[in-house]
Amino acid sequence: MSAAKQTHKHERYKGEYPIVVEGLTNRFGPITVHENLDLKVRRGEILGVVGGSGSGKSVLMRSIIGLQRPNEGDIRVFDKSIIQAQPDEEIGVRDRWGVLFQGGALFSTLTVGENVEVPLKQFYPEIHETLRKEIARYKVLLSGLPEEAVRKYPSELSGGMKKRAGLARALALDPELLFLDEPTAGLDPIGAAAFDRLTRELKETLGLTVFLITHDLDTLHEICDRVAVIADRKIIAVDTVPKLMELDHPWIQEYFNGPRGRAALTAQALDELRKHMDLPIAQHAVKALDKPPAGKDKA
Ligand SMILES: Nc1ncnc2c1ncn2[C@@H]1O[C@H](COP(=O)(O)OP(=O)(O)OP(=O)(O)O)[C@@H](O)[C@H]1O
Repeated sequence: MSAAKQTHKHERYKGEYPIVVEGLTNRFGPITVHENLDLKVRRGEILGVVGGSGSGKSVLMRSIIGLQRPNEGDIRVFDKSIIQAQPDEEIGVRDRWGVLFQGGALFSTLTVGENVEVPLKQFYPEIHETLRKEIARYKVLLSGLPEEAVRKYPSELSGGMKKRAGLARALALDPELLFLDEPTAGLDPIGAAAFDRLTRELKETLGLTVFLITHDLDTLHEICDRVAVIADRKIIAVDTVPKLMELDHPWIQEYFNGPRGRAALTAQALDELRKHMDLPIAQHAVKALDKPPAGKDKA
């Protein structure tokens, strides 16, 4: 490894916005998915990204990580333009993010440990095999999997374990940015809540900035610092959930204040109140709220 590359590895981004998207337009034939879309992601936040099905959440993520070349606009990650860089050009940012794609995208013929080794081999071919395996093992444990998962194949894992294995691979290179595309989709509520907690803990202990695409209202309420809403081919609002709920855009109202939104809010209120059960008022409120609401639309 060159000295320059080595120095770069230890320099973390200190600016305010590690991701800046300006005037982004993406078209597929006659369909315009994004038009003049702007977004700034703050360093150290978990930014939730929501929008209707087909509104362009995944295309936005793919644009930011350089997998989708937009028709117009600029995207800067760590102040470096992703658009102007050639796909295979070394611009020194591709090893500073980790991505958990929808469904995990693990290599089925490799064990979990070997999956985690893939990016290490790609970006640090000089690392000795013993150390590489040790780093992979550590990332698997960091993702909340048991030791024996290292030697298992993806087909031997439950849905939740696969997500964690995908997360371990996303963390392989000690990234500063973590992209998660629907991480809790397909998990039961307990598994989803555990994955949310893990995301929050990792963000805090590793100082990550997290770009999180989700439909999961519990995730939005529980762990997102801010939420960006895609509608009408743009980001129409970026704010905390309570502030978004005050906006009168029809999609936002339907999403956050509809039955599923209210159920998620009640669940969050209950979690908070249960931390204060020594207070009679909390006991009283929990009793009142802890009834299944009539006609609750189960998320
Ligand atoms: N490579 C492609 N070629 C043609 N159309 C595409 C391509 N990728 C995405 N699209 C279209 O762009 C639109 C946005 O897709 P995208 O996957 O970003 O939506 P999404 O908001 O992530 O949806 P979902 O919540 O259903 O996952 C869709 O209409 C999709 O069909």
